[in-house]
Amino acid sequence: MNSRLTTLARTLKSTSKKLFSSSTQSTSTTSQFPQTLVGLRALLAAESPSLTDFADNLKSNSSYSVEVGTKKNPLSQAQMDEGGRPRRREMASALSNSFNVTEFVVNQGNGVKGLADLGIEAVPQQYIQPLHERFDSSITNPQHSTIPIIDFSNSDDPQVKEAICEAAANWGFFQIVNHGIPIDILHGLKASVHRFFDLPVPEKRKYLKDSPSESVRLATSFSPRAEQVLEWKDYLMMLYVSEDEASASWPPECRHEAIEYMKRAEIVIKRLLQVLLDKLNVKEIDKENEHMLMGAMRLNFNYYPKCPNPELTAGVGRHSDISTITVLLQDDSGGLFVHREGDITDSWIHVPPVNGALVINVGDVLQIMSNDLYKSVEHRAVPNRNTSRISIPIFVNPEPQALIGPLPQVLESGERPIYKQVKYSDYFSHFFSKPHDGKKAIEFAKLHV
Ligand SMILES: O=C(O)CCC(=O)C(=O)O
Ligand SMILES: [Fe+2]
Repeated sequence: MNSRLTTLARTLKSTSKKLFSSSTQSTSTTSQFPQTLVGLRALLAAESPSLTDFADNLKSNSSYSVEVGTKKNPLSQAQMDEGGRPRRREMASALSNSFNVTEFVVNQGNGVKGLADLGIEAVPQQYIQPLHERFDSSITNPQHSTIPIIDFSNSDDPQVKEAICEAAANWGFFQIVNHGIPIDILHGLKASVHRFFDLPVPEKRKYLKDSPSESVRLATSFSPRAEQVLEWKDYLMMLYVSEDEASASWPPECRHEAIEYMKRAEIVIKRLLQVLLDKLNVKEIDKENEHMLMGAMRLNFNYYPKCPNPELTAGVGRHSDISTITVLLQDDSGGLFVHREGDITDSWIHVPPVNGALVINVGDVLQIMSNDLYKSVEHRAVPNRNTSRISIPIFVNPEPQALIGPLPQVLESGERPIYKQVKYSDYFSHFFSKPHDGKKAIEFAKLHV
């Protein structure tokens, strides 16, 4: 039996166990579970008729007697092929109409990858964005404009420094090449992301809610409890406290590669912050500033499975990051778009994958500290129909207790502050308590005069 069938059979078995072990469920729950079984049975039927016997056995051995649960097959003749098996389209809709997607994806830890691995041909309704949130590919890259690409090899050169500050102020996004992190390290890291997500679900499940370490967590979408519509993304979040802590707690499939990368990236991050802060009259980054700028770094592995309806879904919805800066490594599939305000209309600019490059973007914290000189800009990720995509952001965040607000050096010329001082952990909690919504989060720190 191939591994996909094994996964299907396991899913069916665990769903069935839930269904048949409970005799006290409410009517609405009980009528949902048998349909789940029907959806899974439909998938199995196309894969292997013999496995459907297994499904039927489970049903007939139960004392379950709600009408929908005892139906032999809910599909009409027209929905079947010559062999009496459900057509692929009907399987997808059986799945999307009845399957308890949130339970399967979020609570059981199968992730959206688990859903995509079932071979669905249409996204379930939980992933369908309202019209105004769907990505309109007709408004991308007007005049073929693209974000700046900066050679970082000579970052002491005043012209390079100026180009960095200019990009952070005007675009909020740029790419750097020749940053000093060897390409082998980048390739090794990307391979380790696939190694992690390709693990069997029971292995990955260790890092769900009861993760052995507070600093490692596997999750899906953005903030599923706060969201009406789920995002087509799974992610592993790893807090970088120290090399020792990471060595003890990060998953063995990617630990070595991730730590090597973080050590090298830290050098690039410090240099970038020095350049950006110099322009704000902060000539030296002391210990206190370091806590405020980069006291808590988070490395995420984002995994976007291939998606049957990318035009209906969001990999990551419109948002700005709440970091100081973000350093992102993407694979070569493409799918990251940056918002660009135009004189007449706004547009979305694609960030093309450039071999060996790192994408840098300004987060809300740097916008606040610079009192709006630098801009955190909305961006979004669109999943791909034909291939999965990974991206690896480092969110360079202040430490949770840090107070963030416009820097004194920025205000010393008499400039009026646009933001108040807020505790970073409050800002963070506020951001995660709502679905992604463009640049709304920054309002939390705005002074309303
Ligand atoms: O995957 C990407 O390219 C962007 C991801 C992103 O914006 C994020 O994780 O905040
Ligand atoms: Fe982001």
